Amino acid sequence: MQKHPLVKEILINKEQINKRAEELATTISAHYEKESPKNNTVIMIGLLKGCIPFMAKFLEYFTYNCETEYMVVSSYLGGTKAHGKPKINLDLNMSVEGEHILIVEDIIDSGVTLDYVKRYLLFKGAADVKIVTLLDKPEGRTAKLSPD
Ligand SMILES: O=P(O)(O)OC[C@H]1O[C@H](OP(=O)(O)OP(=O)(O)O)[C@H](O)[C@@H]1O
Repeated sequence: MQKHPLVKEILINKEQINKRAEELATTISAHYEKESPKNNTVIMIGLLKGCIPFMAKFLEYFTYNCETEYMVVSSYLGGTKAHGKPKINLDLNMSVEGEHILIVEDIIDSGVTLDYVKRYLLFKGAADVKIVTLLDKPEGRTAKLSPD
């Protein structure tokens, strides 16, 4: 496969990512079969823009009934260092009251973005907020947050 000129080395290949997406989607679908969320539906929220490739793959294998929604939350403004409090640039267009929510992320580093979004959704009345991420960098963590 041809590499983008800015990519020095591929650390995790496409097959590994696909396999992990399938494992996670299978395990999490089974979890919701036991949980019985409101209206038997999970509200899956992707955090744009980074979630897209992983979420597309994850959805291929996710078998539980779900509605997909998206939020845009910026912390990095195109750089690699967070600039303080995350900012919601695109909010949900629905009530999350009593809903079971699954946030889909590409990576958790400091955990600040997810901690903020999770607290926001709980404040808005979500019954349950879980997080799935493709990549986790616990060594970068400053917020008290772990993916589920
Ligand atoms: O755990 P944290 O240190 O908060 O970092 C994780 C966040 O940073 C990235 O998003 P970014 O703000 O770069 O936006 P993007 O999804 O548009 O790339 C990533 O997609 C997460 O949302």
